Amino acid sequence: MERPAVRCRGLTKHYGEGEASVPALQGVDLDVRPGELLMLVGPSGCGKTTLVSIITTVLDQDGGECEVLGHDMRVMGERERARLRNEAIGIVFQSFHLLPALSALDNVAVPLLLAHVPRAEAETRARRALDSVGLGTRRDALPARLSGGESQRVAIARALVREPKLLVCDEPTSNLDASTGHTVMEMLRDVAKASDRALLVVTHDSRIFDFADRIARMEDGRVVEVTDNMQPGAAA
Ligand SMILES: Nc1ncnc2c1ncn2[C@@H]1O[C@H](COP(=O)(O)OP(=O)(O)OP(=O)(O)O)[C@@H](O)[C@H]1O
Repeated sequence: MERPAVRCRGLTKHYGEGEASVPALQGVDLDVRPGELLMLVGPSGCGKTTLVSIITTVLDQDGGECEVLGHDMRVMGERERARLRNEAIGIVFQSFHLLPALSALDNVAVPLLLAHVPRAEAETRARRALDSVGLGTRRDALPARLSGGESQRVAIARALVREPKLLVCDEPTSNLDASTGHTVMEMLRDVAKASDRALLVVTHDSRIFDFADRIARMEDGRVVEVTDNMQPGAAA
């Protein structure tokens, strides 16, 4: 079987020291496979953000194993982790995080410009990414002129512009109405299927559960259940 994009075994993390110590992850086992859309669900405080922060190389683990795209986090230095994060992991946030003074096209081009891709090439690739999320005609619009759904699609194009092998989305639909959320999830699902890209979506939004290939449910710092959706996207 193909190597998982993300492989966690017995992963642990606590915050604070001594009596003030809070156990956030208490032995997480989880695989995210290439080409699948895996949703991570669970009550507030169960450890979803902590887990995703370790997987996206933002936070250090305490113990256990976390392998991302074949890289063992325990043996990577800060510089290597930053490179992995920038080159191979795309991140989409609930609140879009677009730069208000830049057009949709320039927002999408930013990760390439930061990576010293020449401007002409960056614009060509940004245009292609915007086209792929159906926003080719909105490329000159400033974020203030975009709807919530359009803003999230720009944010997704920005996360995809470097063609990451792993895309992590934190509550991507919770600021969107049901039908816009559906459009965004359809797009995300297509993105996973069209490549061997792995998608990890953290969500509380039960309206979108049908888009998952598998759903991992966390409780008290552990993944307690993983369900296979027999008919992914059946509600689409
Ligand atoms: N910086 C921090 N310092 C101390 N405790 C923290 C910190 N961040 C998270 N925690 C605690 O760690 C546990 C897991 O939190 P985490 O944010 O990972 O959960 P979550 O499932 O993402 O919650 P939510 O759905 O509300 O975002 C909680 O008990 C939380 O209070």
